Amino acid sequence: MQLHWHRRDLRVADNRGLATAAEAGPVAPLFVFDRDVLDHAGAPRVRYLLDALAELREAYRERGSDLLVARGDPRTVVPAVAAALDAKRTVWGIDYSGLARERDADVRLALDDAGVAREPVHDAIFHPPGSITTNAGDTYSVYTYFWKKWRDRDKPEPYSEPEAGDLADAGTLESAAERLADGDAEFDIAVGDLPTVSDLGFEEPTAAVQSAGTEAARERLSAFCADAIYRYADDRDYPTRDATSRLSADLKFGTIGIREVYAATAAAREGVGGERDESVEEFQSQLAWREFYAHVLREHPNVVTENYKEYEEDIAWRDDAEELAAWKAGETGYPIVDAGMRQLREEAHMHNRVRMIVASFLTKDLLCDWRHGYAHFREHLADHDTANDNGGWQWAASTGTDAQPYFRIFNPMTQGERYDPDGEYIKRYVPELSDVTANAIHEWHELTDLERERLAPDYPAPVVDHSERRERAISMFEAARGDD
Ligand SMILES: Cc1cc2nc3c(=O)[nH]c(=O)nc-3n(C[C@H](O)[C@H](O)[C@H](O)COP(=O)(O)OP(=O)(O)OC[C@H]3O[C@@H](n4cnc5c(N)ncnc54)[C@H](O)[C@@H]3O)c2cc1C
Repeated sequence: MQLHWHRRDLRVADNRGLATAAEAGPVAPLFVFDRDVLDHAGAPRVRYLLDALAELREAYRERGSDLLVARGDPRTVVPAVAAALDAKRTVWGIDYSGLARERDADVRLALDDAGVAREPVHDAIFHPPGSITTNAGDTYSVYTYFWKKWRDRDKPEPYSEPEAGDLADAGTLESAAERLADGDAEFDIAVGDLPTVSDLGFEEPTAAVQSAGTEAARERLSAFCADAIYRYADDRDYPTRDATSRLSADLKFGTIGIREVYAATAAAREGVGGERDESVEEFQSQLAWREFYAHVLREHPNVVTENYKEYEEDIAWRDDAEELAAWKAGETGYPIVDAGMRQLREEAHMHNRVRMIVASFLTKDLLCDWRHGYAHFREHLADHDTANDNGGWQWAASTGTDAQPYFRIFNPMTQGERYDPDGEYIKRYVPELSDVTANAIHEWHELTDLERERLAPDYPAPVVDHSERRERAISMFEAARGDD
């Protein structure tokens, strides 16, 4: 018997860990609700997770097996389940965050003590940390060089799905769970028994979280590869053009494998040339960003709480509580910022260009520490991923790898005008502005109070003056750099 511990690989297809375990099968699949992980989660992610697990359980049931579901500390659960099943080996896909690595190191020791072999495998990304480095062997801090190496490396094909004969039958799992439950195990375990959102201590999210699981991810992938992938390079920055894949939560939870995604993009590239070919490559380069940030996080786990980039002095963030609250509520009086923050609240998602705008606004206009923004995104995004979220925030805050230079500050009004010229995205999420012309929306900061009151009495005036804050932001960074 082999034990496969599912973590961020909630699928049976193109799952390297599962395929590795199946080579010596039969495989018993396990998922553990770990309180330490849940303590860092938000309701939208819990919703997505439970839906993805329900689909995973179904995939096993269709194959005559099931999913073992435990609630407890994996350091105790994993060795105990391995022992109850008399498993010879436990396999899992590696997670690169510091928290997961500490936990996994303990699990490895506990399995060693129990005499169970273990095999962590690189599954979530193509090229694991340490495999793409500078010529001196260091982790890249500049993306372009990383990308060129990433692009030119061979990409393995998807792994095949386990069949019924590769899996432990449901009865075997049932007896192991009963033995554990009858003993004095310090955790709960049952076959296929998934908790509800409230069982896990969360309220049902108010956001409409997108459908979870492999089937939904595959639908998104095939729809994207049939059309939008060919206009991705031109349209990806425009939030109303529906030109991105929406695969981020699927990739975060691993309901679809990276090899399967890449193979679909490679197929879309076949036989096309020119701009269509370049557009597909532009999309592939976003997949490489994801791996770039995984490398950064693996090498520098402290970026979760610390600036990647060192400044001479601490950055004197302003951190005004009222302004932060206005940003979170989508009530800053900067329409594109407010639309983004409300999209987040309503859909547990935000378009990438708008993420960049709201993150720049928080750090450079409100002069708030990026950690406040990161914490808010972590709670509200369905796709929150430590490496990508942190990478995005530190990029916007000019504290990260390959970050936006501190003096290049987005103007939220011109960003809105350029990427949402008709105000369509803004009006979708800020109904107070639905009767206001696009011109007036993009000039909201220049209107008089009287004009604003007449056009949209329920929408706020700008909380800060962008030009004044821009100067303050530059001075704040220059002081941190120790410039005269
Ligand atoms: C402040 C900020 C916070 C962010 N937080 C997250 C996060 O928590 N989780 C997350 O997955 N992405 C995050 N991103 C990156 C990006 O915004 C999202 O990946 C993207 O909007 C997801 O939509 P999509 O799947 O349609 O993207 P697509 O454009 O279709 O991209 C395909 C995939 O590539 C990856 N990707 C795309 N852009 C980036 C990027 N800049 N960095 C790393 N990977 C990328 C994602 O896995 C994405 O699903 C953040 C960006 C910023 C500026």
